[in-house]
Amino acid sequence: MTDIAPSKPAPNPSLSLQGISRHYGDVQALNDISFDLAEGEILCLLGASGCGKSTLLRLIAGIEDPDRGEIRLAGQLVSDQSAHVEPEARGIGFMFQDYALFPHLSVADNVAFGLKGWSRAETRARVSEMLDMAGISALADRFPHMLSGGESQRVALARALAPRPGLLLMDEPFSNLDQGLRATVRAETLSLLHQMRVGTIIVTHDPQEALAVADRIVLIRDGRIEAMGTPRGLYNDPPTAYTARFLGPGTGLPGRIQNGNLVTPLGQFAAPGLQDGQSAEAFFRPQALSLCAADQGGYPARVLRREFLGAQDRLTLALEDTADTDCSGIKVQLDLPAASVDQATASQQVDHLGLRLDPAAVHIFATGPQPEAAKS
Ligand SMILES: Nc1ncnc2c1ncn2[C@@H]1O[C@H](COP(=O)(O)OP(=O)(O)OP(=O)(O)O)[C@@H](O)[C@H]1O
Repeated sequence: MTDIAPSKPAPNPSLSLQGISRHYGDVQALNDISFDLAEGEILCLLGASGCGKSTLLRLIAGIEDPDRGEIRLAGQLVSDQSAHVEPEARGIGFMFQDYALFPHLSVADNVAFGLKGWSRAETRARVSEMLDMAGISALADRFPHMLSGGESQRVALARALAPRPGLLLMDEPFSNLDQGLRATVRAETLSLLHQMRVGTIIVTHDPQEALAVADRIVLIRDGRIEAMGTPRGLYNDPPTAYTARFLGPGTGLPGRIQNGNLVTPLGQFAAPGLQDGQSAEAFFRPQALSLCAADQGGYPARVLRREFLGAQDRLTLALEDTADTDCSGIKVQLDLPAASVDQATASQQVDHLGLRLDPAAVHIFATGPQPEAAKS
């Protein structure tokens, strides 16, 4: 792709959702969704299958209307109980999971398709500019069946961006690409989106993808917003246990609050805001643990499984019971840089390793109801 500045600045692409709800029969697909999209921001709508992501895209696009709530584009009300602006009048670009290229049109004609009302000269210039920006000028005369998956994705992106939409909606845009191609196409797509400063909502169920591409993530769970924040913020400081687990691997150690601390087999951790007697868990990622020899004071553990992940080894360990702690069934995961895996830890038979947990990387989540005394 070449770096050519767009000839005209994109219009303000901001989107505002206020209290959006939608049901189908007994299914509450979306419940009270509110967030804004800043100009040029790339936001990932992330969530498990069936959580309501596609429904929200359809409502924003205007293919369906919400039961309650308001949708504004660049400050203009486009959807509420009394207003409905038609999809084609919303100035939104849509990129489908399967790209939906028109098979009987050439690449150039596919890209030109949305340029309704443009003169022939303007259309020709814009198509040429978009093909160039997407790095597909050489494919202009080909038809969709003559394109690879990565090329089809670029054509679909160029077609969606050609009319200078105020907002771009992308439904699982990288899921049809094989693993090798995905990272490259993703990087090229982001570069083009940043260059054009078009606000974009990307739907994905893949946390790694959301962490890699988003300026901000909105995590949806059963039709509600579970969490919203930057990738680093949500990963490093997850507001809920569900968020922590959805975004990456980790272990939750159960315990109970005593004197303001959560007491677990791997130590005590300050638990501000939780009442004594409350059951809670200490959640941590594999990288929060480190290994030491069993006689160096770490918590005793046994290696159960080792997976080679390329840059690191992931060990699964079982905590051992000690004189005063019953750890039956508690397993933890630990990542070691491959280069540091020595003979001892590489052997799956090794018993009696010591585990240390970085207290700064521990997140405390309540796991049960508040104790009775705390409610009154
Ligand atoms: N037209 C419809 N009629 C009935 N139920 C629907 C309809 N569209 C969506 N639903 C239901 O609404 C809920 C949300 O569906 P939606 O397709 O928005 O989820 P999603 O997060 O996009 O899932 P996926 O990642 O699998 O595409 C689901 O329970 C789904 O079965």
